[in-house]
Amino acid sequence: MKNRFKKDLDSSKSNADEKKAAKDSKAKKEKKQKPDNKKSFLKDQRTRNLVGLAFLFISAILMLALTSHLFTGNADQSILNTPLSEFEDEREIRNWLGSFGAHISQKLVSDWFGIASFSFVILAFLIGFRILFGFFLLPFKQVLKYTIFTLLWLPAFLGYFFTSSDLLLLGGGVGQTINTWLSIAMGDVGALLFIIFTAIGFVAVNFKVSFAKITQFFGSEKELNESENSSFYKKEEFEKREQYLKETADEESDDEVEESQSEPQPAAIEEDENQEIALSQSEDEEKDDESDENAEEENNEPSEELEVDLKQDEEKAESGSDQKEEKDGESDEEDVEIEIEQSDEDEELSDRDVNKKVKDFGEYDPTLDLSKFKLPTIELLDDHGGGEIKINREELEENKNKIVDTLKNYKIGIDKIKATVGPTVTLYEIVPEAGVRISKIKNLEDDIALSLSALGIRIIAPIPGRGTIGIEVPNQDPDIVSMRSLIKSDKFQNSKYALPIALGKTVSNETFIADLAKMPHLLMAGATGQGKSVGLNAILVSLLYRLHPSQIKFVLVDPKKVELTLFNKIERHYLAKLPDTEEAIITDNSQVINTLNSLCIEMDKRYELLKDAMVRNVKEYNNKFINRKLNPENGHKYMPYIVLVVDEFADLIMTAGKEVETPIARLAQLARAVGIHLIIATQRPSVNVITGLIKANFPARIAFRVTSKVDSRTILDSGGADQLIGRGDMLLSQGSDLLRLQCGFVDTPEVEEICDYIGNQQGFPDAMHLPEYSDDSAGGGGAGGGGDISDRDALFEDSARIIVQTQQGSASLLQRKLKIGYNRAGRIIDQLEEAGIIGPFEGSKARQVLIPDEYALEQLLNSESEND
Ligand SMILES: Nc1ncnc2c1ncn2[C@@H]1O[C@H](COP(=O)(O)OP(=O)(O)OP(=O)(O)O)[C@@H](O)[C@H]1O
Repeated sequence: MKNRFKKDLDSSKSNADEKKAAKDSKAKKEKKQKPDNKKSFLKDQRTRNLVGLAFLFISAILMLALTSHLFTGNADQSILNTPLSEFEDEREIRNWLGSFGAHISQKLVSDWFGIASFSFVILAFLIGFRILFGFFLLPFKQVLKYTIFTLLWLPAFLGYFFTSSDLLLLGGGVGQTINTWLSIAMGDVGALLFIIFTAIGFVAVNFKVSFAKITQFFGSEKELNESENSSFYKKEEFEKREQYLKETADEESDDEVEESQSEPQPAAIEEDENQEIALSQSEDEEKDDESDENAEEENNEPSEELEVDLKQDEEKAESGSDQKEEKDGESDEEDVEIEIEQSDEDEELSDRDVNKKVKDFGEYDPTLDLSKFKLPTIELLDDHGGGEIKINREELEENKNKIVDTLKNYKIGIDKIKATVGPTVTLYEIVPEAGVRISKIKNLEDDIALSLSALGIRIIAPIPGRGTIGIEVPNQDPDIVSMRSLIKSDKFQNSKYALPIALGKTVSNETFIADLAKMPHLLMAGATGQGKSVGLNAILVSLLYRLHPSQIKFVLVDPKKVELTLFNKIERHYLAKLPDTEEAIITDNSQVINTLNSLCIEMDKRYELLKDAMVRNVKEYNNKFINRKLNPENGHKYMPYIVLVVDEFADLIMTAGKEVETPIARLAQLARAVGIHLIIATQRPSVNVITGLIKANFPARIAFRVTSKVDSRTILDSGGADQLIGRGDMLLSQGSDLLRLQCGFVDTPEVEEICDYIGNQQGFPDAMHLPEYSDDSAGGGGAGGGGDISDRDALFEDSARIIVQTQQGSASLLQRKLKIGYNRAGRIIDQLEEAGIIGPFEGSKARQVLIPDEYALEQLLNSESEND
């Protein structure tokens, strides 16, 4: 029974609790809405104007009334003090502001604060000014402090000295009262002392006066210290002013923050910090947010009308302002504003300037062997349609509306949208409303892309370093970025990079130039027909437009036999090849292995030279050589950069496997310092082509469009390349961040013309010769160095026995049995081949073992050691 009663009691209690909670939340909601209305009323510009003007008016009225009171106060007082019976008397009031002026100044001056009442004039003026113009003329807190002190102290001070009835009004009623109290409490002298000391105390506390310095001022070193003291006072003043300025700034920024928080359309970039704060807070208050979500949704009325604030670059150029600078316009609170940003066209030099630079080039470098060589002229490149970005407002509006609607469907409010128009895609940068979690948008990536129903949408949430969310939408009418515009750009022409490559234009239509020397190697991948070959040509053309034949050499590998053949014409100028080979462009896979190993030898040789010259890289080496600090008779020579370009790397890996991978990895690991750089392109970005070993050594990667997310991950370690639109649309990854670029377009006839232009000039007698590399088992000079017994691996003999015992010439067998890494096993295999124990590489088949049994092997090893 008791229990039942308790239960009833509990349930009624819980019901009561629920009701109370509901009531509370209702009250809260009402409360929440009320201040909002109040706030918006107070923030309304019209209200502010009205209130501000009212304060200025009060200030002016007071000023007149109080000033007048100083002259007319005593006369008016007698009239005011007589009972208000005779209305006629009112007319005789002499205050400039009549009865109102007389009454108010009588109260303020005579009855209360005396002439200290003028403080109210200043206060009212400062407040009015602040409301109208948005900032305080003087630091308000300080003024308030001084005003309060003045209102109390000045009447006391004046009241003490001016006691005649005529001048009584100077101290006012407050002055009289304070003086009466003080003289009762401590006598007249005590009152005076008190008044003086309160003044000194106030000054000492507020201005941090150093009494020690004041005594010095009156001391024996008076003259000496005079200058110091005066500077001290100046310094104090200076500090004070500085403090004022600081506080003013603080107050202003406080106000700005207040305003920016209440008004929903502040500048995106300036507000980033606030935005971030809001986001992080929203995460903390996750639960609250969720529970209040419905209420908020009601408040967040969807935008009805969206304003397009188109800011063309001409305007920016005229105003000379930074293109990224935000400009705010006043707009209604509910509007989501779209701001279109189109970056300035990169500055281009005139054709004549470009060609003059080219002409001057020959005389610039004293080491040039071909002093008459002229770099290709700009006319050889085509314009491909002008490269002017066309802004289609309708398209922008349409896309913006789609984005806003789509996000609205997922209850994501937007504060601001900014559109940056690029050559092929437009970046819509979104500032979500405070409290929206970025993860929410990120999770909706696919749904948003689907709703926008366009190919090539990429969502970047958040844009690194910006705190905004980017949605890249392809333009309906994309522009071709001509190689001509890139080469002509000031950025390219005046870049200080050792190996500048003009890759294309960014989403904000800026020319993007990279330094291959810093990359230091480049991996390019993309499905067929997406612009890989054009990309390779663009890189080669960039280098041809900047470097003299003595400064750079290309080693071109083209298994497809058609892509790079055009460059045959520049063989004697720019290409490097193995001695005794006919063609400089390598199309045969077995030649590739020799060339790669030859490059390894060249690398080792260059390291030797660097060591000799006591420098760390090719740049320092060449500088030293140019300054004649290195003697050519000791084998020193000017080192041109060597760029190895491999098209269709997948094909190479398929046929030659590890034999290609190992020297490539070795070059990639070590060759940067000696000026050898690799560019590797592949159609098939699968993991057995772009292996971990390759990937680890190619931090810079370019992905054209690929067919699957997996491929994109293989190249870039993240998705995105599958969402590109093709035709030169690419992502560049350098380390962690991804950059979307539109690759420069150079057509085959243009490349042909450039090659003709170069080829028709006087060249070197032959292509540059790479070190000789012999592949035959007689050994000597190989990359592995297996010819020399003392250079052999410690496990060489054990490996030979395993191979002969099992009659299998495979590196993986050695890896397993000897528990060694692939590289070491590969090296041992090379040494075994050179020692004549196993046969040459035969593609996918295991190598043939040339020694039939262990007995024959021991004989071979013994004879070798005897000969050594
Ligand atoms: N940057 C670009 N701007 C405009 N169009 C481009 C660009 N790059 C490529 N294209 C277009 O795409 C076509 C294919 O390009 P490209 O030959 O470079 O593809 P690919 O990836 O090398 O193909 P494959 O692997 O089959 O050789 C070009 O003929 C051209 O029309």
